[in-house]
Amino acid sequence: MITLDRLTKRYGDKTAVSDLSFAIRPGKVTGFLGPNGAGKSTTMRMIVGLDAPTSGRALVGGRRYAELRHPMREVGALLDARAGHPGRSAYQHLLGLARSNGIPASRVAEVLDIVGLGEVAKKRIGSFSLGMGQRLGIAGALLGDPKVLLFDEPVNGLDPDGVRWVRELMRSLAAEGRTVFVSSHLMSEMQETADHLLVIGRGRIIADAPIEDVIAGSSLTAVRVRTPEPGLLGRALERAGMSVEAAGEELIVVGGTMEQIGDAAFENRVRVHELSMRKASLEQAYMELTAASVEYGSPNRKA
Ligand SMILES: Nc1ncnc2c1ncn2[C@@H]1O[C@H](COP(=O)(O)OP(=O)(O)OP(=O)(O)O)[C@@H](O)[C@H]1O
Repeated sequence: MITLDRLTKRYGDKTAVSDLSFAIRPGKVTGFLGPNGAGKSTTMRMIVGLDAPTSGRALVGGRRYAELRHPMREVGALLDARAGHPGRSAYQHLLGLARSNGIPASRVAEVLDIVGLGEVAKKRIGSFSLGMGQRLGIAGALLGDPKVLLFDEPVNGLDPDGVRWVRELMRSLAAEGRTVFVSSHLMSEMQETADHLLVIGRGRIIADAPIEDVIAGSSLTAVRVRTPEPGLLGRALERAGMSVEAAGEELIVVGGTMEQIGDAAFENRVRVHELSMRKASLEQAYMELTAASVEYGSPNRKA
């Protein structure tokens, strides 16, 4: 479990992270989303003690990173895929990390196999592709077999096979009961991987909710109804506080569940020929949520 308690980071007069309080729970993949410059990397760096908070606290298993007796055995992180010395082999790099953290050398070969770098263990890191670098970074995070894992943009530079592999790895780490906290700009990937979402903008929390709730909250999530009596049903739904768009025999209804709409049809003796969900994508829900907090936005960006 990761707990942030009023965590704040300022660089001069720039506030990168502002008064963040939340808990990231075990057994789930928690996606960390936000526009460029929102403060995601800064937050993750503070969790693993690479940056000191200006005020507030970031705790792993109830303790500050600096207070952890065996940090790598409690929290693993992939923050910068280009972190190793380019002249060292993947094996030497991980062995160095293992030795300085009291982790048995036998674990190095294990994690190299988990990430699929067993065959290139003796190659220089400098010769690695971006994707291989990501896999090596993930191996480093897994080295201490920690209960808490942080990944900043783990699929960056990976091919589709690698992206799928990362997704399956995250899911299996969470299924083992670990806390998995992962940032990404790839919404379609997040939709497949995360159970819970934390969305920040300009250093502040915009959403902290199960992914299903974030999608359900989008104005583009609606119920589609087909009925030979659209006028009658449409008026009944509007009286119940829902918003209704009608086109011929079709109604698109926002603000009501399928159950409520089905019941309203029954009460008004209206025949219904179709009742189906039209779910927003995570990307659509995300764009709406963050529309007001994009710092470096594209011209004419629409929610
Ligand atoms: N060392 C630093 N000195 C000054 N400002 C910094 C420093 N590190 C980060 N910032 C600023 O803090 C803000 C948050 O940056 P951060 O890298 O945490 O955002 P992010 O959400 O990870 O962005 P991205 O999605 O682009 O990686 C940005 O405005 C950034 O310019």
